[in-house]
Amino acid sequence: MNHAALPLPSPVVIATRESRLALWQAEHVRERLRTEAGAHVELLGMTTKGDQILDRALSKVGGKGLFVKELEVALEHGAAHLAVHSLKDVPMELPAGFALVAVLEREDPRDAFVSPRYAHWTELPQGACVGTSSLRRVVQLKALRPDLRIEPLRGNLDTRLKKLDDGGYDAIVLAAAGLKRLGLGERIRAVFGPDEMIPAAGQGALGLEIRSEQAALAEVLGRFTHRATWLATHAERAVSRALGGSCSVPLAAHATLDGDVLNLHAALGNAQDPTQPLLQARLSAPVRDTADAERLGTEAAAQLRTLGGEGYLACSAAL
Ligand SMILES: NCc1[nH]cc(CCC(=O)O)c1CC(=O)O
Repeated sequence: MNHAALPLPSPVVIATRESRLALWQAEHVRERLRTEAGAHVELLGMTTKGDQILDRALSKVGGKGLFVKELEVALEHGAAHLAVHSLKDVPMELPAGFALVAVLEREDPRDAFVSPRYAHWTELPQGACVGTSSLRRVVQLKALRPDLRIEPLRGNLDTRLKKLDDGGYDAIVLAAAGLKRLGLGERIRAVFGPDEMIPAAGQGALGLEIRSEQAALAEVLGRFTHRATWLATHAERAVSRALGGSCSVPLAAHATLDGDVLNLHAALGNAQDPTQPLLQARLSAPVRDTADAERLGTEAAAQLRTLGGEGYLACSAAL
């Protein structure tokens, strides 16, 4: 039965990337729409530029938005009604006419250490090779273990794990959320603590994007929002937005809601020189709504700038 005041499209078409993780996420939303809104849902699988360009770091080819653009085109043309994204990959500013209408409950937001041979990053031998293409992970790994050799690693989760298993790296760093969703949690040897590697804004959360005029869909999907995750991720994304957030800035932002109080931890590294100290800001404030959460994020960004982030950002822009 459909509980919405306005009729939903039938079928509701979800545009999704075709990686196993993207399909898992789209299926998850399909199931919720089916059981909680009585909707008939179909998936439209698509390949994005982000999936095709595997030989270069995303920071060098236009950023994470490459994972969402094709899906937005499908929404624009009416080929699909809804796009399910890893919130981490969603640009801070959506194009006019698009809206982020829901953020679902976050999976484990932490980064995971994955290695066939070593149980923990402290056990890696001097100069060991660790795979990651994320500037955020590079600067934080360098802070933990300046001796490590960090090599680029792109591709979907299965591709990255295969490159590790083929012996290309001693260890790799992946989001725990993706591994857990795909039932690969046993590959996690250790998780990085909140002060060892601060997660990316939105890591572990799913964001649902639609065309703004789809009122019935906005109403139904809005009910899937997990309030604590919504507030936390809006604070995190505000940090990124205020710093001109893109892949070319090694930026971490993680927030948790404790009762009414949002605790936010943000860090900015220097992309040009990963040996420069990480700048960090920690802020807490009671929050009631999205605007409160975003204000906290904007304030954290201002603190990072004052701490010297202006110079770090100038370096990144020259990359
Ligand atoms: N940038 C790719 C990406 N986007 C979302 C996830 C993991 C799942 C999530 O954060 O929700 C990953 C893989 C990774 O970082 O290891």
